[in-house]
Amino acid sequence: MSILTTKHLGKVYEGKVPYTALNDINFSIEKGEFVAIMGPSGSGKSTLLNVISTIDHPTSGSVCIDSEDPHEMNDDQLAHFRRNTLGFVFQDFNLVHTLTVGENIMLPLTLEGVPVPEIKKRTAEVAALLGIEPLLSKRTFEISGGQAQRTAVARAVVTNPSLLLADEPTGNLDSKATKDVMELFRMLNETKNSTILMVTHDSFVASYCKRVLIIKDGQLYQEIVSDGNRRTFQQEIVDAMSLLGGEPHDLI
Ligand SMILES: Nc1ncnc2c1ncn2[C@@H]1O[C@H](COP(=O)(O)OP(=O)(O)OP(=O)(O)O)[C@@H](O)[C@H]1O
Repeated sequence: MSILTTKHLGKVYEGKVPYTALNDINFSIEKGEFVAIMGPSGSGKSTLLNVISTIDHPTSGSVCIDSEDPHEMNDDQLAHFRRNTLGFVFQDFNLVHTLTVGENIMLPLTLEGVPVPEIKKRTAEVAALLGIEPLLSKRTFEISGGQAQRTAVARAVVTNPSLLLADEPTGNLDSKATKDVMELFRMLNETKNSTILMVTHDSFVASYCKRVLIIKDGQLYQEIVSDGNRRTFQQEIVDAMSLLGGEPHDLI
C-alpha cells in the first residue's frame, strides 16, 4: 500500500528572477518503508520535505498521503491531518521548554482532545518503547541532545502517524547520539512497521534506511536500494554522492 505519492511535483520560488527549486518529482513510498532523501546543498531537499509536510505549497503537481491530498484541505482539516497523519522530527528538536518531557510527548494528544486516561496510557507505552520513562518528569534543559531527540521522536509517534517525516534529525547530535537515534528509527521501522522519510547529508545516517533518493538541481537523479548490508550500502551512497561533486560535508 502506498503511503506517499508525488506526481509531477514542482516548486518555483517567485521573485525578481523566479527560481525552480523542484521540477517534475515523481515517486512513491510504500507502507513500512524507510527512505532517505539526499543531494548536494541547494538541490531542493528541504523544499521537497516542506512541500510533502504541508509547511509549503507546491506550484505544480500533487502530493498524496494516505489517499488524501493535504494541499486541497481547508485550514481545520489540515491542522487535524498534520496532527494525526503526519509525525515531524526536526534538527533542533522543537520541544516546548516550559513543559516537561512527558508533557511534550502528550502535547499532540492534548491538542486533539483525547481523553486523559487514554493520553496517559499512550504516553506510558511510547515512553517504554523508546526507553525514556526516567526522563518523563524532567525539564527540557535537564536532558542531553540525544535525549531531547528521543523525546521529539516519542512526541512524533504518540499519535501513530501514517508517515514520519524527519529533516536532518541528527544534524545537532554527536556521533554516539546519532547512532542511538538511528537505532531508534530502525526499531520503529522494524517493530512498528513505521513509514519514515528523512532528509540527511550524512551517509552514515542514510545507510540505516532501505532506500535513498538522490536529488540534484530539483530533480530526482538516482535511487539506491540497500542490499541489507549497512557498510556496503554506505559505501554505495558515498560513491554516488561523490560523483555529484558535492561539498565535503555532503560526503560525511
Ligand atoms: N524561500 C525561498 N525563496 C527563494 N529561493 C529559495 C527559497 N528557499 C529555498 N530557495 C532556493 O531553492 C533551492 C533549494 O533549496 P533547499 O533549501 O530546498 O535546498 P537543500 O537541498 O535543502 O539545501 P541544504 O542542503 O543546503 O539545506 C536553493 O537554491 C535555495 O536558494
